Amino acid sequence: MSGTTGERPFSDIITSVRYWVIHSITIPALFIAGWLFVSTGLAYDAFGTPRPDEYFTPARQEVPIVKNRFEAKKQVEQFIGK
Ligand code: HEM
Repeated sequence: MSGTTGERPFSDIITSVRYWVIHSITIPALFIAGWLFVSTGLAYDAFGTPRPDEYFTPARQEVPIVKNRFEAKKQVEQFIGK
């Protein structure tokens, strides 16, 4: 038959009981894992994103915009007070 790769069709998979036995656990688990990743603050540390109270420091009240592309790393280190 044309138009088929021979794999099990998605329509068959997602209407099967076995798929839902597995995925009624794994889909909510992934959702909760994502929620905890953000709510515990781990995401801020993993990606280096400033927390809402970390955009400004007592030493730097301006917006930390990198203006010199060739000295970008040095500027970022100044911004975060390294
Ligand atoms: C830790 C998380 C997960 C595990 C361990 C897992 C495990 C599995 C297993 C064992 C199968 C084969 C099921 C069967 O043949 O009856 C499967 C298929 C599938 N899963 Fe997951 N799953 C996970 C998360 C997810 C999530 C979050 C989604 C999307 C919302 C997803 C979508 C699918 C789809 C579309 C298939 C069919 C794939 C194919 O055979 O072409 N899975 N998964």
